[in-house]
Amino acid sequence: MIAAQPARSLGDLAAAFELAPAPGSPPGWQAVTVHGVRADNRRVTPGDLFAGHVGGHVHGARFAGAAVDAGAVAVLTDPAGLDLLGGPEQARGVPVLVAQDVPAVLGPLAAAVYGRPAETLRTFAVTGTNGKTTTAYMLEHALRALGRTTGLIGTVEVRVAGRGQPAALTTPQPADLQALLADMVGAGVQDLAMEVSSHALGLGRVDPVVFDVAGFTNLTQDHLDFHGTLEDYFAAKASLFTSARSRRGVVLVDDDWGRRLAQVCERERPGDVVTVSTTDADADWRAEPHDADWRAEPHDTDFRLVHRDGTTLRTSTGLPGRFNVANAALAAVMVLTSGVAPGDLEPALAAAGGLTPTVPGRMEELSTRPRVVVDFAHNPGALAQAVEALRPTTAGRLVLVFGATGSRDTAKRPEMAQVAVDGADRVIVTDDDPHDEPAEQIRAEVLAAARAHAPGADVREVADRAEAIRVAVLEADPADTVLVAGRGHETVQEISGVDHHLDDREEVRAALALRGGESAR
Ligand SMILES: CC(=O)N[C@H]1[C@@H](OP(=O)(O)OP(=O)(O)OC[C@H]2O[C@@H](n3ccc(=O)[nH]c3=O)[C@H](O)[C@@H]2O)O[C@H](CO)[C@@H](O)[C@@H]1O[C@H](C)C(=O)N[C@@H](C)C(=O)N[C@H](CCC(=O)O)C(=O)O
Ligand SMILES: Nc1ncnc2c1ncn2[C@@H]1O[C@H](COP(=O)(O)OP(=O)(O)OP(=O)(O)O)[C@@H](O)[C@H]1O
Repeated sequence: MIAAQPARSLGDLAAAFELAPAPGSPPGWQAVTVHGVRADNRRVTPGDLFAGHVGGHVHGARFAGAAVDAGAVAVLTDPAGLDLLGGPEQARGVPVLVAQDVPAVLGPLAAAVYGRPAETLRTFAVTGTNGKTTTAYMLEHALRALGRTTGLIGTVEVRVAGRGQPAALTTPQPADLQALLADMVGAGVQDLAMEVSSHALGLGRVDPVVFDVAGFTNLTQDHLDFHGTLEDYFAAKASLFTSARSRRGVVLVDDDWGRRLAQVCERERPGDVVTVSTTDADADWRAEPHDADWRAEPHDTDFRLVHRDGTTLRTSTGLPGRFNVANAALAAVMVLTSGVAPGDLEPALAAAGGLTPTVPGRMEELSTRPRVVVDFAHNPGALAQAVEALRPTTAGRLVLVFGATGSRDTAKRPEMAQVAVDGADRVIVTDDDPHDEPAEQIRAEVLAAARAHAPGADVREVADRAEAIRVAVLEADPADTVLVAGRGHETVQEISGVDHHLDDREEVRAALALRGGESAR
């Protein structure tokens, strides 16, 4: 880890964040300096402050001893954590500081320790139910095309100046985020494109970062197990567009929630937020097909962005579906909103082949005859878009392999089932990540909803996902499209707490090999 600024003394931190030393802290504790902050003992390196706070499963203070063994030089906890520690010996004699609400103080404290790294980066944040990952990749692609050194944070991976590693969460925990941003600054990153999930916004994970440009994709039903209602879910997303969290905003107003967000922003901070749309002629920026109409081609949609004042930028995306034009338009307008001139962005994108980054597991085409596509669609909105994107360019049947996740947001199951039978010619219902719920129960719910909605539909159950993929690929005619939806880039299927290796793309390739590998990409 490369710190962007010198380490901070505990005395300074205690004064700045109103932290009280626990009874029994060693004399001279104020002079102890910390080089980093971690809230997970497994991520502690020597010189860190370990923050042990309450969690959904366990109190982090239980891991204070292990954190000190790993090199932590101080512990931050709350009164409940202090009780758990019982005495200074549990913290192996290092200073213990107490805050009433550790999660509330963690981001700002970590930012201070790492030298407020976000302030030396140009920062772009994307939120919305669907399209965050794709838009963040498009942003990174555009920024690189402009010659910038970039960082990327999201569901699939974290990339620091081109070096990637798998991500644990879509949006990292507060201390991990600040450490990562400091790492990026140390590696010469200039621009950051990151996904900000609604969980992260609800839990204040990105605070105190004020993003230079925030972008909104769309909102459809998801994560209601966490947010309770769509209103609360919307409120969490909308908080990214307050001045506490972003300087400028770009809102895609193709759906009602986007239009509502734009209205709120216009009322609360007029002039700071611009709108973009592929459908609404009144948006500040309109994405229009380059030809008379949107072409239903499998590859490369040319489009132009036209501002109300007539300014025009022509570009393209090779990712299929109108929704990817929307993602590309959002990414391009976010870059323009950061201060890049259209006359600079247009040639840079043209030289980079348009807004066509490789996005792992997002509409990823693995063969052409039959066309087999792996996509991450795992909620009704995304599934509808993915099916709709492939339909016009499928000469034969559209075959859909999908399942629903267990243990969370069960209300989306019947909706996904309806989308499936409405949009596909053949549906194979299989397992997704059952988590702690019996897999057969999840499949039964999906199947019942599908059959109730469309009694005559071609709907089948194949429990094992690898087998379902094999069946779909082997039965497909060359003119068919097989869409394997729900897991995208994921390589681990969790069943009752046990992780099993399962990569849809590997299974598709294995099935294609059984066909003789024709047209595999
Ligand atoms: C709701 C939520 O955000 N949960 C996260 C939270 O879990 P938790 O509160 O249950 O933590 P806990 O296990 O009780 O542990 C308490 C504390 O002890 C620490 N600990 C725990 C165990 C240990 O051995 N050592 C240790 O130090 C933990 O780091 C934590 O600070 O802290 C954990 C450690 O960082 C995270 O792994 C966990 O994310 C879980 C896996 C999760 O599923 N999160 C999802 C809901 C999430 O955040 N998803 C969004 C994207 C959603 C989407 O758009 O699809 C995301 O941004 O990723
Ligand atoms: N703008 C969009 N509108 C609707 N659906 C989309 C859009 N962009 C992508 N999708 C669909 O949503 C799926 C997830 O896309 P992506 O990974 O880019 O979004 P995400 O917001 O990062 O999702 P998640 O938070 O679940 O990781 C894609 O596989 C695609 O099916």
